[in-house]
Amino acid sequence: MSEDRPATLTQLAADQVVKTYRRGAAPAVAGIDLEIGPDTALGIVGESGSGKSTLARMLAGLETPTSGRVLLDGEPVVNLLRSRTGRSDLRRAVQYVAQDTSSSFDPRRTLRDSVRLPLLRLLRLDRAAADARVDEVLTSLEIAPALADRLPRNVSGGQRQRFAIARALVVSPRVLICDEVVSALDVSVQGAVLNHLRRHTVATGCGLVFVSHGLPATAFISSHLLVVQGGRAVEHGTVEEVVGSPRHDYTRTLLAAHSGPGLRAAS
Ligand SMILES: Nc1ncnc2c1ncn2[C@@H]1O[C@H](COP(=O)(O)OP(=O)(O)OP(=O)(O)O)[C@@H](O)[C@H]1O
Repeated sequence: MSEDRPATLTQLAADQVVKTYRRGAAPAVAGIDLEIGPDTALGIVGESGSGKSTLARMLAGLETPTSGRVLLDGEPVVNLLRSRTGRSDLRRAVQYVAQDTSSSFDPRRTLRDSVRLPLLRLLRLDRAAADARVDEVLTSLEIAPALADRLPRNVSGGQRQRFAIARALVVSPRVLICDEVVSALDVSVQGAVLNHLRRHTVATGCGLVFVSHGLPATAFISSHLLVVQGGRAVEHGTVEEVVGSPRHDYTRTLLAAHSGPGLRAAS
C-alpha cells in the first residue's frame, strides 16, 4: 500500500486480497491493493467476470479473502466479523448496495419499515428519531414519501433501487459500496441516481466504491479509477490520469469502446 497518505485518512483498505472460489481454479481476484479515504470515490471497471463484484463483496465483508486482508481503520475485517459488536461496527461503517434489489427487501414489510430497520437495530434509535432520519434521507434522494408506504413489489425497479440506496445511507456509513446499482436502470433514472450519489458523497465525505461496466457513468461519479482484468489491477489512478493518459492497452480498449460525450472526469 502507498506510504504517502496518513493512515488516519484511510478508512477501508485492501492489502493484496486474493479470492479463489475453487481449488485449482484461476483466482477471481488475484492480489489487489487499494485504499478508500473520506474523499475517495473509487470507480472499479472491467469486463464481465473480471472480479469486480468479488472485490466489492470482500471490501464489504460479505466474502472472505482466500489470502490478503481487508482493513477497516487498520483492523482486519475478519476480526470484526467474529463478534456481534464488530459486525455491527462494520455494518455501520460500510454499506453495500447490490444491483438486484428484487430479493433484498422483505416482501412483507413496507419500504419505510425496511429503510428504518438499520436505524433501530444498528444505531438503536427510538422510533420517532428513526422516522425523522428516514424522512431526511428520502427527501435528499427525492423519493416521494408516499412510495415508502408501499410494499417492495409495488414500486418499479428504479424506485426500489433508490430505496436500497436510502437504506444504505440512512446509517451514515463512512464508505458506501455500490455494485452495478445503475446498470439496470433506464438512462434518465441512471442520471438522477448518479447525481444523488455524487452530491451525497461529496457533501458528507462518505467514501464511495462504485462498480460498473459503464465507463462513462463511472468516470462521472469517481475521483479515482481501478481498471481490473482477470482479477488483477491493470491501472489505478485519478480519473484524469486514467482517462487522460491510459498506460495499459486494456484501458485504451475500454476507453475506445466508450468514447463519446458522456465520458468525462468528475470535477
Ligand atoms: N460464488 C461464486 N462461486 C464460484 N465462482 C464465482 C462465484 N462468484 C463469482 N465467481 C467467478 O469469479 C469470477 C469473477 O466474478 P465476478 O462476479 O467477481 O466478476 P464481475 O467482474 O463482477 O462480473 P460481472 O460484471 O459480470 O458482474 C468469474 O469467473 C465468476 O464466474
